Amino acid sequence: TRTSRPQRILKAVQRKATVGDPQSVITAIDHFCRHREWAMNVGDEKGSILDSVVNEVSPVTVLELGTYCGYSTVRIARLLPPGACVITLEFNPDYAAIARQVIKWSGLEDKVQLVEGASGDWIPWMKEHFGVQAFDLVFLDHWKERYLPDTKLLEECGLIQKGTVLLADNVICPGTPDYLEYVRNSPHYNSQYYRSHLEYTKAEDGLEKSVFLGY
Ligand SMILES: Cn1ncc2cc([C@H](O)c3cccc(CNC(=O)c4cc(-c5ccc(F)cc5)cc(O)c4O)c3)ccc21
Ligand SMILES: [Mg+2]
Repeated sequence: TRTSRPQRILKAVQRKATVGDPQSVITAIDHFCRHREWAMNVGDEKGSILDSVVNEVSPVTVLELGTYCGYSTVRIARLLPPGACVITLEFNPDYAAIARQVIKWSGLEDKVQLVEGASGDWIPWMKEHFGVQAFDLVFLDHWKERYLPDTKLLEECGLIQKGTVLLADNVICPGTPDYLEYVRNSPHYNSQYYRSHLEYTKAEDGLEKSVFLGY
């Protein structure tokens, strides 16, 4: 097909959503992905759990690993107070280009820093380049085999401190067994599973919330 799926998602946003209205952007993407074409956004059901965790943590600095089309970026950014921001890492330039336009359409560009690059390359530079001390919330939604190595890298770089919350998507489907085993068995994390469904389907999936307890 001529256009890519992310391009068709952006078109659905531009046709159905109101500029400056993040909720209409979220609704437009969910409607398109439920009724036209499935896509790997966190979706409305798991998205509501994401919302409740963001509201509970009321983070000042958020790290999102895996932007894709910016759906969860918009979900997170719309709940942030002035002065708070989400840094989101996307290595795929085509996804990044679409996400920038989705985020702009929602009017949240001032709360979002989209960085084009791979998590493993950028995490060591977060302190120096963005002046981040530590993240209050990390949303993991990139390659599932990168969840564990990137969590360890965040720890090594001192970007996770007492109280930092890790929220991981897809811990059942596609699944992140090594990550789950680590956060559930580590004495340094208090972990909790939020049972839900794979976006726009009846298949089981869920989010794992892990609070760092300090060393
Ligand atoms: C290193 N680095 N740093 C930044 C960064 C960013 C990316 C990209 O954003 C990217 C590209 C491709 C895949 C992903 C991971 N997402 C998934 O694979 C996924 C799958 C499914 C699913 C479930 C059932 C199916 F049947 C098919 C797909 C449901 C979901 O919610 C997903 O998140 C993320 C990649 C590596 C990156
Ligand atoms: Mg996901």
